[in-house]
Amino acid sequence: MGSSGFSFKLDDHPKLPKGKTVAVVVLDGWGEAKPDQYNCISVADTPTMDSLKQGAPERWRLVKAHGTAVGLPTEDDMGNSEVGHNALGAGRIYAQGAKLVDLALASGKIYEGEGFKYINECFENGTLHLIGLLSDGGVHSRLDQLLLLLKGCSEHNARRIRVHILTDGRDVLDGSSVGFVETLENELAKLRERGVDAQIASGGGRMYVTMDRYENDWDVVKRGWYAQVLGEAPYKFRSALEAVKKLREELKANDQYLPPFVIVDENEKPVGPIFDGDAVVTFNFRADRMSMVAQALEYESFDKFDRVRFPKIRYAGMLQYDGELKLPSHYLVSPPEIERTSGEYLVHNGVRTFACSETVKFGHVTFFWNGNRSGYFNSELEEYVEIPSDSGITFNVQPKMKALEIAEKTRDAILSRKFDQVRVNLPNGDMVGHTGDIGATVVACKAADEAVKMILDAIEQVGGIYVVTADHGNAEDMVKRNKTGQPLLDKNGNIQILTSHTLQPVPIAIGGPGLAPGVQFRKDVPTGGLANVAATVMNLHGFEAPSDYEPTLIEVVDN
Ligand SMILES: O=C(O)[C@H](O)COP(=O)(O)O
Ligand SMILES: [Mn+2]
Ligand SMILES: [Mn+2]
Repeated sequence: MGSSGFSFKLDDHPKLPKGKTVAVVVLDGWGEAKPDQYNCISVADTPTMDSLKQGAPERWRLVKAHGTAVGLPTEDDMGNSEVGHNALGAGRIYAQGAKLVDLALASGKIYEGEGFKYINECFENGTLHLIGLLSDGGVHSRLDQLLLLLKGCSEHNARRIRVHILTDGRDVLDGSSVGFVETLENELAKLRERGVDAQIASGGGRMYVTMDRYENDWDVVKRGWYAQVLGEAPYKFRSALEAVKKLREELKANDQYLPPFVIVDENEKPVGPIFDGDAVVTFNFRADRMSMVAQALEYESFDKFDRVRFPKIRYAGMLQYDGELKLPSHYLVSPPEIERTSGEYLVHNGVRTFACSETVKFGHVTFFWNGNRSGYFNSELEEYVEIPSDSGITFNVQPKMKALEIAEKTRDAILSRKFDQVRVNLPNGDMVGHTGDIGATVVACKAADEAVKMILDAIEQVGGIYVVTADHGNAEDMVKRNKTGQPLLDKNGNIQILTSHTLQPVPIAIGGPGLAPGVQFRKDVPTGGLANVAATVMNLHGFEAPSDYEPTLIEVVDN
């Protein structure tokens, strides 16, 4: 016990035993919705997940995975992996980046913090560069926040501003980039009327330029570096609106994968490379897809690609993206202080933990799960295994992804009996759902279901317990709908494909031979959400959850 009297020691659960192997399986992007042809989960052959549903209401139920239940500003905010895994791992609901930035902008406190003061010193003689996702998706960034930030920076003496846009089409409809660029251009024009030299300087699609994650493909970040910092790109345009429209039309590129472009002046000179003395802000609040570019912008020594030129800039993130690495060291808004996560507690109580996914979701069950901290709490008791993802492809061409490999590694970890908890993320429903390819997403859902089966079979063999859940919806609805639930058509009469997540709840199922008789879902937490899962899992390990955690979903009834 520390001097504050705080201790990580958990009380024993009065009724549940210790020592059972608990598998915690997170199906990424697997929500619950009415069956129809655009619900890829219902279309797919998913016998394992279907059989779990038969356990309702005692052993299968739904939990909330969007909006305020996961710390997002409103009930119109769909869930996402960051907030979902944060809630699953931390057992409490934290106001998340989106909300914290809203508050800091509304109060003006963003301009009083250390991070802003640090970059503000460059405004006199240098250019302010803003790099980030141009979207109102609210997953990584929000356009209204960017517009407020632009206004605020100009009121705090930014004389020359360059915006480096990344187009979305993943958290929002494909093609929406055009409207977002128009909105941004209008605001920049207003700034110019007020004497601020403000323009868009470069751009590219988020999945091809800058926003890679978990080091899956550094070339993505490199392309961004060339366009944003060096002012070099395969495509040059006089305006961003023209760039986005032409690249979409002529190359048939979608918003997610637009190639990098730079905006040039009448002499073909790029309008906004980054030079010594400039200030740079990455305006995304979400961590995973900013961490790599943050390293490139911040680290003096860096060997992931040749930066050619490493300008002496002052760089701040919208948030600090990695609490363990303290990356970046300067930031405009403090991130949620997620502490005492369930992983940290369990390790302190001797629970040996195995976590696994493939690269594109690896940080979800480690970094996000542990409250945006990279690394182990205790390397003696924990083992995190990353299966390398394919890179340079869209996952509709490989919808099975590495589900089988993840399941095999997890099965082996369970059968080794070296671990008390095995925790996995199965990416298929989400990663393939984001491509908007309905046929491939059906294949993806089947593959995820097969992986679940393999893990549950291993749990059966060792007499363990399983918890199967998801972080938010995606594959269960692939079409944009009107208020009455009918698919919306575009002007050509085609359905509008929904590549994004949804507002749907997600299932949670418990079971396995090790589950003590009488364990069932309580009926008195009908509004339970992902944050209630941590206490539930702690109970299944034989511990009471800390008193400030969201209540457990289970009870033990005497038979
Ligand atoms: O980053 C992404 O791929 C999407 O914006 C959100 O998906 P995720 O929250 O499931 O990672
Ligand atoms: Mn997810
Ligand atoms: Mn997703």
